[in-house]
Amino acid sequence: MQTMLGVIGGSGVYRIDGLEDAAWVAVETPWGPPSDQILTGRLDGLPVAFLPRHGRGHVHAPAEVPYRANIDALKRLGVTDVLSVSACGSFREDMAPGDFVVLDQYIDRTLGRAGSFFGTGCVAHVSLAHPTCARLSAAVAAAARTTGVTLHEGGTYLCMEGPQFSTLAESRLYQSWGCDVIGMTNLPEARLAREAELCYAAVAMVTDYDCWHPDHGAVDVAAVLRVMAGNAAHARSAIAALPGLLGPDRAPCTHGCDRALDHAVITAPDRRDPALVAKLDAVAGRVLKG
Ligand SMILES: CSC[C@H]1O[C@H](OP(=O)(O)O)[C@H](O)[C@@H]1O
Ligand SMILES: Nc1ncnc2[nH]cnc12
Repeated sequence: MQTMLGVIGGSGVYRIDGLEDAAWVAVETPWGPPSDQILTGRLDGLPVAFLPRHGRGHVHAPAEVPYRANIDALKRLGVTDVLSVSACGSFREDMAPGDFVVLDQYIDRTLGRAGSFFGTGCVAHVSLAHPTCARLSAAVAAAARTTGVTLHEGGTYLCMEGPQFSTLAESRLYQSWGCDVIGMTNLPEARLAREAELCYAAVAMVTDYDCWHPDHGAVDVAAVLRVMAGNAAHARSAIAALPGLLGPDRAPCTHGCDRALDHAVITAPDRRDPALVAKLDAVAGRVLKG
């Protein structure tokens, strides 16, 4: 199998540079249209697909990002490995604005987002104990290190509903829970990537101290975008370093992401809803076909 890298760019990251044969392509999915067209091309010889999470011009709010369509579209294009790039607030003094955090855990505080491809007529339960891919995360950390940024390997991301930022009481509560950073987008993606048997790694770029820090004002969009303007170049260099670290040949994932559905689907074959099974062609065709 060949490696194909998918990159989901968050706030402040609406394009990547240096793709050979670059073309924006429209992808249709059974879950509706993705956030935008997808920029395809090659980076260092490796096929790459880039999707701006909020769309170019930042048109989708975090709760309304079409997460299922986005993950389905990347899978449909042949993506094997997904790197998510996001802005985040920090709950830790030592995770300062400008730092990169390679995430490894999440806590969910979203409300009723579509967080699964499965449902009535085809029920599945994948493991989310380790929601990011350790193999891809190690490569991403190595790529980020080449840029010279301060890098933290491992971090827990509180995924809040938004779109308003947190109250001071919420910020202090999440800090007391041991969360490291906060954002509004990553967890639906991690859940869906696992269901779609895609490796998923996430770099959260610290833009602010949310609102808990006595020496810093409460976060606002201007502060996030100001820090991201400095960070985005580092993010692009890290992405550029990744193809060389991943290599073209995709061995089975040592973390098992590409086999996540092996023992997950519980609905008896003769009780499955053919319409839902048809929608799952790209995501779960490997285990549902035949
Ligand atoms: C622009 S500030 C809030 C916004 O930024 C983060 O976006 P992303 O995760 O896509 O980088 C945060 O999650 C909010 O959506
Ligand atoms: N403090 C914060 N809370 C939620 N999302 C963010 N994105 C960037 N900073 C954030």
